[in-house]
Amino acid sequence: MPAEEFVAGWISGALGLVLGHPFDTVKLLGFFKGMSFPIASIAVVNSVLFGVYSNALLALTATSHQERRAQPPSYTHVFIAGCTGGFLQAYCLAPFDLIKVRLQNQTEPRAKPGSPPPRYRGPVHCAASIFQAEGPRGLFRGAWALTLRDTPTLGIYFVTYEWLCRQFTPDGQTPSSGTVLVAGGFAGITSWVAATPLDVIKSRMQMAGLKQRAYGGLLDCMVSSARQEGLGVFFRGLTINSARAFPVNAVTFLSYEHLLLSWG
Ligand SMILES: CN(C)C(=N)NCCC[C@H](N)C(=O)O
Repeated sequence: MPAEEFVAGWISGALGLVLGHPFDTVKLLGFFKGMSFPIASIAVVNSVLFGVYSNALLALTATSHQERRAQPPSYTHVFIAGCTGGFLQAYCLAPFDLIKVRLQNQTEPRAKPGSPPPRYRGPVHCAASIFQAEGPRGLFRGAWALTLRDTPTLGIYFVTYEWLCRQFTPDGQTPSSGTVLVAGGFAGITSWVAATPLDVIKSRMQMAGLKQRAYGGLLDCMVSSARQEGLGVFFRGLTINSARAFPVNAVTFLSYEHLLLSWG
């Protein structure tokens, strides 16, 4: 199994997350003040995504990354490989994402002096507390919703990227850096637009059992959220997700493609 896609995915994920840092800081109330936890989580998850995607395409089409410009895979194969990468990355992401959502929902960073200390002191304390209270399965709370969010949307992500690259690149040639930046940026936006409704539901399920109400399942969470707050609830966070998605994914794809090109 070629491993360079995993390494390129790790490095490009780390570079993308540096660009996403200001957005994440706003969105997560200072959760990403330090960079070590996101690098350990998002970059590793990106490595799984790109590594699995490329190896799934290799299995489906018998072409390596370098050969795919001359022999482009069908969009069906790109979609299946993207969904496979999304499915596996969701399971790697689940514990990290749960910790992120639990920390994000702590209101303590805004608390007044004299108020009780935060429930979680940081990512490691948060993971240990969930493990102690709920066991190892507790760390995978919401993983099912995360899988439903990431499996199709990562298929959409890679199809959008491939389609845009092919629109602006003569047959058989390597896309220019400008094309890769634009295609990567729009792939990020498209995938996040598709993912936002399930992202909202996933976060609510991850918070269930802590302070919000417990839901009977994914469908119950969807129906009761829509009943109480209207359909607009499914688009919460859409603007910031999309604004963040463009630079993060433009740089992720640019660095990924350049690394693989330079390694031959
Ligand atoms: C759930 N969705 C839509 C995605 N994971 N999309 C792919 C983008 C990945 C990138 N690390 C990012 O955070 O934007």
